[in-house]
Amino acid sequence: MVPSRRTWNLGATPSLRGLWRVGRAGEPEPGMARPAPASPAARPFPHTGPGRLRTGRGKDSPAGGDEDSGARSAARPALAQCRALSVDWAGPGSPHRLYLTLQGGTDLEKHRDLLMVENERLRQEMRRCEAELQELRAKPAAPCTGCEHSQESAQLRERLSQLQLEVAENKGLLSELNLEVQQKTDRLAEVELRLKDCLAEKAQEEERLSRRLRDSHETIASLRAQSPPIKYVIKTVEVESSKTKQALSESQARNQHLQEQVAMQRQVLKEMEQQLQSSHQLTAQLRAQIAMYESELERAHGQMLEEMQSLEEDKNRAIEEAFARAQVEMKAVHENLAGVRTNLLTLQPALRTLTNDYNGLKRQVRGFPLLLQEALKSVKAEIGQAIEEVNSNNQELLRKYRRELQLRKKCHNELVRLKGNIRVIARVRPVTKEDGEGPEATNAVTFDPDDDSIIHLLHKGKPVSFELDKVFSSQASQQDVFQEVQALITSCIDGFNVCIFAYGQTGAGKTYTMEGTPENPGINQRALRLLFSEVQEKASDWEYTITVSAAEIYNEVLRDLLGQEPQEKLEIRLCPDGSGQLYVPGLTEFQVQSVEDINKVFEFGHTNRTTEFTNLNEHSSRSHALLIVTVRGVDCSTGLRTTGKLNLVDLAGSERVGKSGAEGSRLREAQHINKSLSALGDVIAALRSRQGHVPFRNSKLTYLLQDSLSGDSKTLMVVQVSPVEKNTSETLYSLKFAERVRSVELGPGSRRTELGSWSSQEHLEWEPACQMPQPSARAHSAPGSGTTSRPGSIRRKLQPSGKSRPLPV
Ligand SMILES: Nc1ncnc2c1ncn2[C@@H]1O[C@H](COP(=O)(O)OP(=O)(O)OP(=O)(O)O)[C@@H](O)[C@H]1O
Repeated sequence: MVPSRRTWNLGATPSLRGLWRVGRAGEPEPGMARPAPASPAARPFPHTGPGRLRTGRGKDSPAGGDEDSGARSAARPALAQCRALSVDWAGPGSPHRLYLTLQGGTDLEKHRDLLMVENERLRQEMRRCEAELQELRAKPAAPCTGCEHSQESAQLRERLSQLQLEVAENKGLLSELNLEVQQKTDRLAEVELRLKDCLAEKAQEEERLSRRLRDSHETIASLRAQSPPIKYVIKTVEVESSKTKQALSESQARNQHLQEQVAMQRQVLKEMEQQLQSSHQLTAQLRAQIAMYESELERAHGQMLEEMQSLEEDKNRAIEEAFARAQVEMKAVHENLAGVRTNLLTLQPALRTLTNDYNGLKRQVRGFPLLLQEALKSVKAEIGQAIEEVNSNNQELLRKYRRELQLRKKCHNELVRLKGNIRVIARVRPVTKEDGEGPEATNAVTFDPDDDSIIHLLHKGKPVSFELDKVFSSQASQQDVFQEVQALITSCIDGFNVCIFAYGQTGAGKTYTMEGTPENPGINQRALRLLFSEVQEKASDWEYTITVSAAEIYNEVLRDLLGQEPQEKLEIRLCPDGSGQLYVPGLTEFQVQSVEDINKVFEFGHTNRTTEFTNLNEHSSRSHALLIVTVRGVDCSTGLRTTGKLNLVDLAGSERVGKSGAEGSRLREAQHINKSLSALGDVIAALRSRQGHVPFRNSKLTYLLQDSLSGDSKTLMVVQVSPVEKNTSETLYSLKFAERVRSVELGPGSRRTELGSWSSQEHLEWEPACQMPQPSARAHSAPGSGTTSRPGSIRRKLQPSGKSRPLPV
């Protein structure tokens, strides 16, 4: 009989992952059989209660006194028991015995139970934490009374959210662990099943083999007792026995294989144990964290409670205070109300009076339009009367004003008359670089410190003194000189004719006095400025028109400096209206409104002159330059018209050129100059002596200025003198001329009349100066000397600078 052979195939080494599966209640899942213990000995650690396990390694293991804490670590010894799972083989020759003990089967179960319990506990804790979190979250935020509270609440909320995050993480970790434990449980169950099968098969095989062995022994014994044929049988049996031995060795090999399998399983179990250990550590950490979170949550909760309590207290306090205040206010209001009531009682009679008043006023208002009309009528009448009175007053004032104006004019005129209609002043220019150096350039002019009308000249070593209306030293400014002539300008606005002459030798400062420099203007500019400002001042009552003309007289030929054809000779004629007035047909007249306009006019005149003469400087020294300003005014209220003429004349150099033996054109120029200056002297003499005939027609200059020199016109002669030694002859001549002009006046008051001496002597002295050169006279000042340096003069304005331009005005 061939024993049946059974192959022990446990398959590949099963993984310990998923060894057992744990249900939610910690019980095996339905349908999954929990591996039963192999024998009572294989269950050394009996259950001490549901979900509780006594820990320890057999009897020697330390008693599991602390079961709660032991519950967590119980899995560790339980797993260690799994190592005892072994398959023993008695060895060849011994009764075939397959001994398999699944020593750790029950321990594993216990361990699994413990893990499940632990899991469940952790889950419950998690749930509790969650519930607490929910509760905290659900709690309404306590009213914040202070910044501190709100900050703490924010911190708590932040901490809570952190805790929630950590709990969520732990949850994830726990579920992972659960999954792992479940997988391990499954696999363990599988291994247990296989082990059981193996053990059962092994037992069967042992049983079968021992039976066969017994049979064989019996057969051998019976055969031994038989005859040789029996020996044959024995041999056969022996042969069979060898076969059985072979089967036995096969069985041993299989047993060996099974042992290897078991060893492998043990290894796997060991790994699993390690994994479980690490899982336990992790779980312990998680638990510690959860405990920490719990404590934090508790603390936060406590803080929140405290805060809420303090807030509650605050609220109660505030309510109490508000209540107290409200009570006080209510009391005050009640008192006020009582006061108002008493007031009302007292006001009632007043109200009655007011009502009566109101009714009375209402009645009055009804009659008000009528009253108003009457009042308006009377007021209108009063206003009309007042206006009439004011008008008459105004008329009276206007009349008085005009009378005053006339009076002022008269006074001014009288003042000018008292000063003399023809006045002579002298101005001494300072010593200039052009005078050179040495004895010839020494100063020969001195002044009287006590009398500003006296001038002393040291001529050829002899002092000579002269008395004029005023003498200006070389220190006198342009403004000082202008102040002396200011009154004449005002006269011009009032309708008087005025002539201002600058007389003197070439280079004595005539042009400087008349025109000055742009920085320091002379009489012309200042006079025009004064005119414009005066006119502006009177603009409310008077309408003024100011026109200018510019002309020159050279060699007794009159030319228009502002005309389109300056070379044209102009004639002086009598007005055809029979008024006896003179006029110059063709003389250009420009209306000007400002000093700038005047400057433009000069510029234009200068251009005309430039194109006409090649040597302008010399020419200008030997010609008379006239600026004629006409001021026409209309009194706006009366229509009264006035016309005043201001003649500003820069005369030609007065030096006696003829004496130095000049010939030709130079002699002709000198003769013309002397003739015209002599004629001027004659006219002034005739005017001062109030002769019946005044020889205006003797020169173009006097003829042109006839209406400005006659009648109640005013004339000012500024005699310019050079202070230096070399010019003393000419200075003496000029000063003599000045003194004589002044002395012939038959003026009012104390003025002397020296008409006789003027006409007889001066004229005689004058004439030879033109016609008979005196050998004694020094020609130290060459004609034209100083013409190259004439800054600030009106003639300088006429210096060549370009071709003719269109009229500026
Ligand atoms: N009061 C003064 N202060 C300073 N410088 C003066 C004064 N008077 C004249 N001068 C200077 O003396 C020089 C001659 O003056 P200006 O040209 O006015 O003489 P003039 O008499 O007009 O000569 P002409 O007959 O050639 O025109 C100029 O350089 C001028 O600046």
